[in-house]
Amino acid sequence: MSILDHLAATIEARKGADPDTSWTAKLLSKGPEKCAEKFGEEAVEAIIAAVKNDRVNLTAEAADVVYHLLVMLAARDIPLADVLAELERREGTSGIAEKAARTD
Ligand SMILES: N=c1c2ncn([C@@H]3O[C@H](COP(=O)(O)OP(=O)(O)OP(=O)(O)O)[C@@H](O)[C@H]3O)c2ncn1[C@@H]1O[C@H](COP(=O)(O)O)[C@@H](O)[C@H]1O
Repeated sequence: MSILDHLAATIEARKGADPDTSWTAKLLSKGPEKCAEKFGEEAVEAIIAAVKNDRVNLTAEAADVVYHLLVMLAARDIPLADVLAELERREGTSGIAEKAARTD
């Protein structure tokens, strides 16, 4: 099992856990909107680190972003497998070619 699969399974298992002992349970208990807000905050912190070219902080903030992305997905019952399947579907299609093929 990859670390991403393992983390997603841990997050799923935290649904209904004690918010006093689990950060994940605490966040999930506040609802999907709060989880989304937290993901946004962590993304901004990663952006700031990237703009500053602060490599150590960017690595740590990127890990925060990935964790909080998984919490946000769990809050809306979107399985990680669905996201990975979407990435697989896109594999090999350049963003340039995909944009050029759009009709809207
Ligand atoms: N990967 C993480 C993880 N990454 C970040 N965080 C927590 O997310 C919280 C972020 O909160 P804050 O925004 O207050 O923290 P911050 O951004 O560092 O603080 P500021 O800069 O805003 O002051 C911190 O408490 C971090 O410890 C995480 N908490 C848990 N996990 C994983 O989830 C598992 C289950 O954790 P629990 O649910 O707590 O048991 C753990 O074993 C880990 O594998």
